[in-house]
Amino acid sequence: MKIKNIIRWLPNWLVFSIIITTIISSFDGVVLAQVLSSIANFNHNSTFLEVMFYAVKSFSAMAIVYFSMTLRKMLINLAIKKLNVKLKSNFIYGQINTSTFSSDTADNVSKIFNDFKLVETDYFSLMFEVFASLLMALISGIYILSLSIPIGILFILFSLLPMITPKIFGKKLTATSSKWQEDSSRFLSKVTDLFNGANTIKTYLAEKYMYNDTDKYLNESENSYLLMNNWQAVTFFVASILSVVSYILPIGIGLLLVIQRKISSAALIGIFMASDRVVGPLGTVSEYLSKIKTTQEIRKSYSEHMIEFKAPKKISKDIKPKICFENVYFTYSNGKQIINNLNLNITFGEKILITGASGVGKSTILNLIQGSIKPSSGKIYLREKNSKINNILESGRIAYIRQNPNLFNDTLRFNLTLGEDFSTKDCLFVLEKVGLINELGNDALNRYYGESGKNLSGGQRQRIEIARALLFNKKIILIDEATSSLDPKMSDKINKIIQNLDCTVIEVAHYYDDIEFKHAHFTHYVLENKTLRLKAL
Ligand SMILES: Nc1ncnc2c1ncn2[C@@H]1O[C@H](COP(=O)(O)OP(=O)(O)OP(=O)(O)O)[C@@H](O)[C@H]1O
Repeated sequence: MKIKNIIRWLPNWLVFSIIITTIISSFDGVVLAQVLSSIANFNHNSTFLEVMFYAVKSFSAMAIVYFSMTLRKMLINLAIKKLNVKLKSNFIYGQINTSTFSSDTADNVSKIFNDFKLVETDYFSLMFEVFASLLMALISGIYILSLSIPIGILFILFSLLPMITPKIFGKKLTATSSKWQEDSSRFLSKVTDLFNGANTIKTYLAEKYMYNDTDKYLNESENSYLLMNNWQAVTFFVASILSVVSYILPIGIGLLLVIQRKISSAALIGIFMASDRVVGPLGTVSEYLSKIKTTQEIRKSYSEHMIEFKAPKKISKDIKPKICFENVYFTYSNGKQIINNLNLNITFGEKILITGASGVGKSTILNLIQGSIKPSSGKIYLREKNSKINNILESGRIAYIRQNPNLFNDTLRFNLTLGEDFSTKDCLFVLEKVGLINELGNDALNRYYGESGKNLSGGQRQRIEIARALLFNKKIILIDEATSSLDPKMSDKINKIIQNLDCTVIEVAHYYDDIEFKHAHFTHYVLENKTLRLKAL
């Protein structure tokens, strides 16, 4: 997430308006300095008209600056709103497209609300402020130097003086504050211990020793607090003195030049007023840049998870994809190796059963085919006539039926169609195919079955998933133990439906009936020793 990307997300008119209002707002210091320094130009010879003109001119200039500051703030609010919407929607879309189903939903949701707030306050907002501060320093600097180069430089240099205070006292302040934190947490743990052990203390009449000890910790903690506050007071005193020196000295030198008529008193006041609008904003820029840096990790991790929403392309009905594994190796980041050099072609229409011991990696193979995880090396792709599809996940060719399918809190029709335009006849046809019309009735389509389909049985939810895959005419269906919670009769029925589908089916099963799968013309592979071995049925 870089500045150029952020600007790309905003409409041109908004970026342009923010730049213009920021430029006008940056005249804040200059206008105020001009208004106050002009007072020195008045004397007993001045006329009523001149005073009126001064008042109207000053008011108008200040009003324009303040109006532009307000407008700028509102434009930035609008920009932040647009950036938030873009950032969060891209993140949500990216998560849906790239995460595996094992990803932690609660963690992702909390990211949207917490981490993104940090990106908003410590990145988006501060980027605008950095730009404004730099402009203000530049404009005020030019103004000061235009009044008098030597006095201007003198003021700018002297206003750096208070900045040395943190350099002198920084280490001392950090040390005293961490000593206080240490002592107070020791005291806190002592008190917690004391309260937890109240009964033991009373039983053994051990109050005296216990209280003495607690008192000791309390005093230590309060002494550290006192020391820290005193050092802060000393720092404040030194900073204040340096700050007085930083303007009294240049004013003194300036007054000498006024006496020698080398500079007017109005110009001196103007320089004095505007000088803090040069160094102050530069200090702010360095402070903000270090804050912005703290969001670097979050922004980097989100950039990896962000995908801009694009409407998917319609898939032609008569494609016949072939799945190709080419020298595929896969090892999880914790070192667990699942596949060691797999070469396999699955032609369109094949029905495959994969079995193997628990934890051997059957689901991992399905996830690799789906594209939700990528091989550590080698390639998995689809081949269709002369074209090769490397990004299987986004190709829309695959349906994945899981053991615990999730249903949306909407009608059965929505859960089948996911908002696509399918006819009632088509919906009822697929429901009939998976035996749900008998169980749920003809009017089931417009009914709600609760959050995640909680008012349906596990087997019914699985069959809705299968019906959806049929409705969408998916070319490859991955099934992960999906028929495991069906009774043998229903499981047999589903397998027969699957067998006659005009698509490739790859099913992973723990418990399987050899005869049933044989009848359904499945090719049986066993996953063991990190490879898929053909098993004769
Ligand atoms: N994200 C992950 N990170 C690290 N290891 C993982 C991850 N997901 C799965 N594993 C490990 O990889 C191995 C294979 O898991 P997988 O779920 O593919 O096995 P399986 O054969 O489908 O198991 P089962 O039959 O019990 O469902 C297991 O040892 C599992 O602990």
